[in-house]
Amino acid sequence: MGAPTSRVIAPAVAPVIAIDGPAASGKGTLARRLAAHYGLPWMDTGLLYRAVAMGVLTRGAALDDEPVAVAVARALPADFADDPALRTGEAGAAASRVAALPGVRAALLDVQRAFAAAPGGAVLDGRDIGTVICPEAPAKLFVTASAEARADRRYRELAARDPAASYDQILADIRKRDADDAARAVAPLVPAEDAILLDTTHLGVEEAFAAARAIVEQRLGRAA
Ligand SMILES: Nc1ncnc2c1ncn2[C@@H]1O[C@H](COP(=O)(O)OP(=O)(O)O)[C@@H](O)[C@H]1O
Ligand SMILES: Nc1ccn([C@@H]2O[C@H](COP(=O)(O)OP(=O)(O)O)[C@@H](O)[C@H]2O)c(=O)n1
Repeated sequence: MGAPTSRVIAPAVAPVIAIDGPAASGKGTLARRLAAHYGLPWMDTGLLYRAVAMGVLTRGAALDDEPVAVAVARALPADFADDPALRTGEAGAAASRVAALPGVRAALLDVQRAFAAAPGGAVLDGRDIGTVICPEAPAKLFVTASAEARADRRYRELAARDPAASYDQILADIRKRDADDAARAVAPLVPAEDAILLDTTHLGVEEAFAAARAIVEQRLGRAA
């Protein structure tokens, strides 16, 4: 037997790692790092909603046009995540609008559940992974940070590509999106009862990753 190239999680339960939290809290960064560390596939579910929103806008429809949004959600191309336009602040705000439509959430359910059902386990990050998509996931993290810390992180990220990026605008957008995501009737942003809260306000990326690993290993068993 060769040496393993990634850590193996004790396979008592399917090692699904569910990561939820508000905008720019560091969910994706942790999800990507955890997936690489444990050799699991990762799905950034926010990209699904971003792709639906951009598809609706491309068709010239309104973001609350549910029949169009559902049709787009059902026909996402396999390479939908490759579009760099999905990573903009506008796409995030637009995603939050289509994400409030129950038909869109229903249309995106199967692709997320199928991903989570990979026999070796999976990492998914979003808003409703621990509550709706994978309520049985053995490891659930709810990643938070202050709105100011999150705006500062997103500002640094966006300013590298867009010199016109404004911290104040990003902070306002983040606050609005948090409020809208938490207040919506369907799959609101709320920690699952059995999620462990990880506040990264005062943690760097490496510290947050170490804390997340400790939570996962407590829930799933020590990494080999
Ligand atoms: N603990 C942290 N400390 C500082 N910056 C971070 C931390 N975690 C993530 N970041 C940075 O903040 C930005 C948003 O992180 P990301 O993982 O994309 O958040 P989310 O997926 O929750 O929107 C990225 O530029 C990322 O590199
Ligand atoms: N599982 C998910 C993921 C995203 N979303 C929605 O999609 C928007 C964009 O999500 P995202 O995860 O890409 O956003 P960031 O946290 O990266 O800014 C969110 O504001 C939510 O409204 C959702 O409703 N459910």
